[in-house]
Amino acid sequence: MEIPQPLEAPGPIRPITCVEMHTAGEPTRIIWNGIPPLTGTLLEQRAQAKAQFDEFRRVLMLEPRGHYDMYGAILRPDTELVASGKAHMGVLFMHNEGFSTMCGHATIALGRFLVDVDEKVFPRRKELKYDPVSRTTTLNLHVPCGVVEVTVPTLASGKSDASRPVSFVSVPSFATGISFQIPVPEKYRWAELRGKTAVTADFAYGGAYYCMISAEELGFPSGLGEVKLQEMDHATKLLKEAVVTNPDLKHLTRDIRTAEEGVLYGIMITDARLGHVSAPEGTAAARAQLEASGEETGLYFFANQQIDRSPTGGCVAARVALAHAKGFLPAGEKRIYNSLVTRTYRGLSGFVGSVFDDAGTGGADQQIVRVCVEGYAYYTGYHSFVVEKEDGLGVDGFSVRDIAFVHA
Ligand SMILES: O=C(O)[C@H]1NCC[C@@H]1O
Repeated sequence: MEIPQPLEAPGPIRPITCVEMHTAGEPTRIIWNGIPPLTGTLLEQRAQAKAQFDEFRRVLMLEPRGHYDMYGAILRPDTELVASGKAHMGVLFMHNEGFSTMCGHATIALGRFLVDVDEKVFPRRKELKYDPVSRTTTLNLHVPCGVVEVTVPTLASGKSDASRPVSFVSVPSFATGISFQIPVPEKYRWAELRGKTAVTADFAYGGAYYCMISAEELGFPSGLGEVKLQEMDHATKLLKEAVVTNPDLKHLTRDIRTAEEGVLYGIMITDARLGHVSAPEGTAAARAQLEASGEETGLYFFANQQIDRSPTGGCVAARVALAHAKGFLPAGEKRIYNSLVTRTYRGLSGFVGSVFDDAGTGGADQQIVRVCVEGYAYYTGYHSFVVEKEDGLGVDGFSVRDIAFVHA
């Protein structure tokens, strides 16, 4: 893929060049040049980016160059696992609040992008193996939570094939709390709880920690068929507070293999009743439906109440591990996970999740699996961002939503 020359403008930053894609409606701004040098292991690079260059995240994610729900991936060609040959490329993920440990929708987009670019952007591009039987190319991506194996459908020309799904195999994924009672202290209660003092939710890891709660249990009996976005935003924000401020719930975001503490990435509202709707013939969604045994819909609020347009690939890994642990999804069976966008635009496919392999057990004999997640990503354009020296905003970005709250 040819990437045009960056826009020239003298100012406080070098031009930052990005390729833009969407995966099931969720944007990925792939930043491949112009970010200050980051050194050390991938996690050290992430810590440096957080501590020293957070304004670059704000410039690229927030207004006026981005928006509240923008998502970004910074390519990191030099990491310890790239050096040791375990991965071909590293990446850092970022959003409206900071840097995450895993992102499935961006992984799917990056799969296509990395197959399509040359060695100037992806130094190890030539090492990728093409399999002529499956007509796919595979690559290992070093993400903050580990290594994910990405399989990219590839045309005879060597470029990615947009008509077939990209898939990735997740890091080991597992449930940390099944049908768990979360007490909701008075100061965190939302109107739709209607006097309830606790809710039942599931917790699982798929490269990040997720809380899954049905729309009904959250207080919305009509489910995701009738989305009350503002009210659901408010309810999930308070539920997240109720979880993260409760020291007795720390085990729900603790690794069952290493006991390492993690953070709760977000709340997934689920609606298993909002299942199958026939997709138009010949579409990606219809092809996915031919192979899957069931379908459900979710709405994910993460980071600073950002809304995922995609079905959330990392959370699909967590949801498959959870469904498997509950005995609902046997190995080999595929399930379609929709977002509101894939549910609405029937030409778009949801993500297809299935157990890929058994990765052992942890803690009190809890099952650990790796999950295969399939989805489609498409190019939307490219950007070359500059900051002019006269610009009063400087090297920063804002969210009008946060300004409005400050002045409220
Ligand atoms: O697909 C995913 O995993 C994600 N999409 C945005 C938020 C999550 O990182």
